[in-house]
Amino acid sequence: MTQSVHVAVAVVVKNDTVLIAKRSDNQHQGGKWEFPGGKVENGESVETALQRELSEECGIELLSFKPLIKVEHDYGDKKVILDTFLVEHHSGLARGLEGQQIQWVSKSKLKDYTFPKANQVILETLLAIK
Ligand SMILES: Nc1nc2c([nH]c(=O)n2[C@H]2C[C@H](O)[C@@H](COP(=O)(O)OP(=O)(O)OP(=O)(O)O)O2)c(=O)[nH]1
Ligand SMILES: [Mg+2]
Repeated sequence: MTQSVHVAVAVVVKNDTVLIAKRSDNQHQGGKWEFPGGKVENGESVETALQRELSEECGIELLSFKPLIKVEHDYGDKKVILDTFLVEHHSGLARGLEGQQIQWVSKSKLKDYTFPKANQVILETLLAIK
């Protein structure tokens, strides 16, 4: 049995928009849009991983966040646990620091973007709040 990869994922909201980023073609689930985040390292808390990844990938600092949903998904070639947080306050101007495209998209437009399968539940949960 292969172990699941624990991933810290941030749904960063600003007014009615959400921050998304495009995965590069050579990554797992490449070419799809994602919520920024990445793997929790050994000995690291998920909260620390969340803050680190958002700083590394997008150059923003998270000022407040709360758990949104934890999703387990088996892609066949990889099993992931997406530990997803809702980020309502951040500082800094988001940029794609790893060369990735980023976009602020209104919630109603999220359906026009292709996300990895595991994101379906996250998207439904997000659209169900307020
Ligand atoms: N960040 C993120 N990862 C997602 C989402 N949906 C989804 O299935 N994943 C999967 C894809 C990957 O298998 C895994 C995240 O790994 P990653 O490649 O972003 O990890 P990382 O940032 O630490 O990258 P690296 O150091 O391996 O390059 O979770 C999502 O919305 N955001
Ligand atoms: Mg990542």
